Amino acid sequence: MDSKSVEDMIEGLSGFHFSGFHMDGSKLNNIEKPTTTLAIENVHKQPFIIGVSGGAASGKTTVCDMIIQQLHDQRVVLVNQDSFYHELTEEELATVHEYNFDHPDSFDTEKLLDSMENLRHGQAVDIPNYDFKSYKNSVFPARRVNPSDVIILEGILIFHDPRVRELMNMKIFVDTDADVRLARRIRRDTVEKGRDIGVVLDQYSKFVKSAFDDFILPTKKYADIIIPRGGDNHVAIDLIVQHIRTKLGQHDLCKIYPNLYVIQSTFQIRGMHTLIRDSQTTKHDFVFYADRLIRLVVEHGLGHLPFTEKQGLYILVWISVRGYAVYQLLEVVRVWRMLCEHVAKGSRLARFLFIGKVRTTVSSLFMKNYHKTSQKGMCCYWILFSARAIQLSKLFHYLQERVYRNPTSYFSISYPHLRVYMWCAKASQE
Ligand SMILES: Nc1ncnc2c1ncn2[C@@H]1O[C@H](COP(=O)(O)OP(=O)(O)O)[C@@H](O)[C@H]1O
Ligand SMILES: O=c1ccn([C@@H]2O[C@H](COP(=O)(O)O)[C@@H](O)[C@H]2O)c(=O)[nH]1
Repeated sequence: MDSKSVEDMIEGLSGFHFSGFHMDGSKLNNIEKPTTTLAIENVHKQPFIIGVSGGAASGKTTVCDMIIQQLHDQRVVLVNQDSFYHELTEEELATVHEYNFDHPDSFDTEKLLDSMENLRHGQAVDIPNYDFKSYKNSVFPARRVNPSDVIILEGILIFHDPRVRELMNMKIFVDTDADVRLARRIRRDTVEKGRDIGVVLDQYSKFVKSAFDDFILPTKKYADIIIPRGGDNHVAIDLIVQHIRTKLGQHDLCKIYPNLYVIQSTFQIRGMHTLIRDSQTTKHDFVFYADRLIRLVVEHGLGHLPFTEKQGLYILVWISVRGYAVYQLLEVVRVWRMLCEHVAKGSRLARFLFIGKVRTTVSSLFMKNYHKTSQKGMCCYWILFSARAIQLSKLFHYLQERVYRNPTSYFSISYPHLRVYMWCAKASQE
């Protein structure tokens, strides 16, 4: 349905003038409507890039492995910042114990950026294989990394350079206590890397500890998610994986249709989808859950209608109605139409500005003492009027007397530019 027909429909129902409900028809008509196959061919799939940072031996690699394991049905690649250590010169090699491997300058960030940009644009890259024993990245052959749906970039300082941060869709910081990190580091460096414990402790006190305080910890503020206890935190990892899956699901469609908004999938939504697909579901439950799903779509859509900010005094009339989605809309239009005809009639500026539906949770917050909005089929709408258009006493009188026969209550809140009148009333249909 185009913008014109929406306006026509409501104008037809009301016979009144709309000032707020204006969709720009020309804009809508100009929106490209790509044919699906063509669009899919032309759209370059941008990978979902996740950054995983945290102190050395905090459990970054462990967390990445767990995410990759759970995303086994997706194409995921792991890129380690370690691979981009500068190769040590002969001079540096001679005094390797004085080399600070925890300073941002020890990494070839330009090369890392270059590789990430290529991957982002769908090109395979060769990632160096840094050797911790020889301190060189030319001993082992480079690793070929193909473009993927998800790229995980892991390392102690990957949040340090803003250009690298900007590449990321999600930033995770693994937060593990310093003593745990040190204990793990000692075990790893002595057992796996064959280093002397004295050298490990010396490196820790000389460089690792201060670099963590000076360079790594300050980047924690950039993280979207902070995971305490690293790989032991299964709840955090499950939530991260769930979020990545949601984002991956939205990726393709949103790129094909730039004006497409995908409602976030929740347990509740998935549950309702399951119920309406189940052949055992009763007719009554099918209608009930289908209706709830339709409402969520309508509600979400209303939130995306274009609007213009206005200064002035406004009145928000809050109405709760019961019945199926289409009935509710008709009922609200009926109330609004009556208000326009009987209350605002004769006013030069009689203007209905906007109409919207309120989330049941929000409604019940406002109305918990007045009305049980959680009742089956019950939901709330609001109508915004310009205050100049309406005589308040007339409005209340009319609401009380005519619109609903048995109003339960109302109350008002005043803001400088907005006067809110919450109206709770039972509408008829069962
Ligand atoms: N939750 C954990 N419990 C016990 N040991 C762990 C845990 N997470 C990691 N480790 C161990 O600690 C060391 C460092 O972990 P790793 O994930 O490689 O950290 P990072 O990538 O941050 O250096 C490894 O030897 C690993 O096996
Ligand atoms: O040649 C090297 C290069 C690096 N290190 C240390 O490694 C950690 C970072 O690696 P994680 O896997 O994130 O723990 C860093 O603290 C460096 O000091 C090294 O010892 N030798």
